[in-house]
Amino acid sequence: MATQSIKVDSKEFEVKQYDFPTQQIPRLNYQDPKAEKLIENGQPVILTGSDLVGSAYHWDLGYLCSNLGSGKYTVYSSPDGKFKYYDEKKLPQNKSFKPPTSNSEMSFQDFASKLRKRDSKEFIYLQQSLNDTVGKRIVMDFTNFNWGWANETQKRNRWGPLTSNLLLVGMEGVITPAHYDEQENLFAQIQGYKRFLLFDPNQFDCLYPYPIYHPHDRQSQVDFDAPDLKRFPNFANAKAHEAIVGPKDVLYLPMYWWHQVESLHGHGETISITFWYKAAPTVKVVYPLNDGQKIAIMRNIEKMIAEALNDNDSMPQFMKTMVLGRYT
Ligand SMILES: CC1(C)c2ccccc2-c2ccc(C[C@@H](CC(=O)O)C(=O)C(=O)O)cc21
Ligand SMILES: [Zn+2]
Repeated sequence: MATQSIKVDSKEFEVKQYDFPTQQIPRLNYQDPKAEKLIENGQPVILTGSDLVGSAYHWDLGYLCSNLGSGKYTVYSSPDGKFKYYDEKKLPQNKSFKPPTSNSEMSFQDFASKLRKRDSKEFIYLQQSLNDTVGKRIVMDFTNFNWGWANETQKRNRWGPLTSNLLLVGMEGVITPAHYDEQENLFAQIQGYKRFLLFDPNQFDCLYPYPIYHPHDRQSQVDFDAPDLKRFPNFANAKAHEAIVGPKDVLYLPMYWWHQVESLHGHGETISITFWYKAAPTVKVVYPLNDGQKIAIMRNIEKMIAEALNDNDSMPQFMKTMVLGRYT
C-alpha cells in the first residue's frame, strides 16, 4: 500500500495513500466565530483549545488500568486491522453473513497487557460506553469535562439529547472503514493520532452503502484498498476531506458524513472519547431538502419496501424493476 507523508503542526505523519483527492479540514480555535458557523452549517471542523476532555488529558494505559476498576470491557479483535462494524440484531435475517471481527469481554488490565504484547497477527480495539462501573477518579474526571461548552454547543445547534460517551482505546494501525452515523458527534482525542477521511453526505452515490437490512448497514461496500470499479464505478469520483486529529483536538463530525478512521503508526495507542447527540428535530420542512434529509428519506423507503415485501431476497429485483431504464 502506497503511503504519503503529510505535515501537521511541524509533525510528519505516514498515511496510506488512496486514489481519491483529499482536501484539509480547517483547524480553528473553538471560540472562533468561523468555527461556530461551520458547526451551525453541519460542516466538519477540528476545534482546538476547548479542553472538552481536559480533565482526562492525563489518561494513559497505566492510569486507566489503576482506575477503571475490574469491570468488563468490550474488546473487538480483527485479523487485518479493519474493524467493520456490524449490527448483531440483523444477523438472523442474514444467515450467510460471516462477522469480520470478533469481540469478547475482558478487564481493562487484560486488554492493556494484550496491547503491550503487541502480537501483530491480531489487532484489538476497546470500545466501551462510560458507565458507573468505572472507578471514582474516572467519574470525577468525567464530571470535570467542559460540559459548559458542550451543553452550549448542543443548545445553540438545537441538537437532541447526548446519547452516549464511548471510550475508545485502539492499537496503532487499527482502521474503522468508511461508514456514516445518524447522530451528531463531538470526537475528543486524548492520546495518539487518528487520521479521518470524511466524505460529504452528497457522496452517497460514490460510496455504495450496504442494503439497510444488511448487518453492515451504513457501511460502504467499497474496499478502499482494492476498489472494484466494475461494481462501484462512481467511487472513481469520490472526493475526501482529511483531518489528522491529535491529543486535545476535538473534531466536529456532522451526522451523515462518511468517515474512515485510522490510528496512525508511531504515536502509540489511541485514546478517544465520543460525544454522540441525537439529531436536531425537524420543526418545519424547508425546501430544497438537504442531503441528510434525503438520506433519511431513502432509508425510510428502503425499510418500508423491505417490510412490505417481507422477503429481503426479492428486494434487489424489486428495486431494479422500479428504477432501471426509467429514471435515467
Ligand atoms: C470500530 C469500533 C471500535 C466499533 C466496533 C463495533 C461497534 C461499534 C464500534 C465503533 C463505534 C465508534 C468508533 C469511533 C469512531 C471510529 C474510530 O475512531 O475508529 C467512529 O466511527 C465514530 O466516532 O463515529 C469506533 C468503533
Ligand atoms: Zn462512526
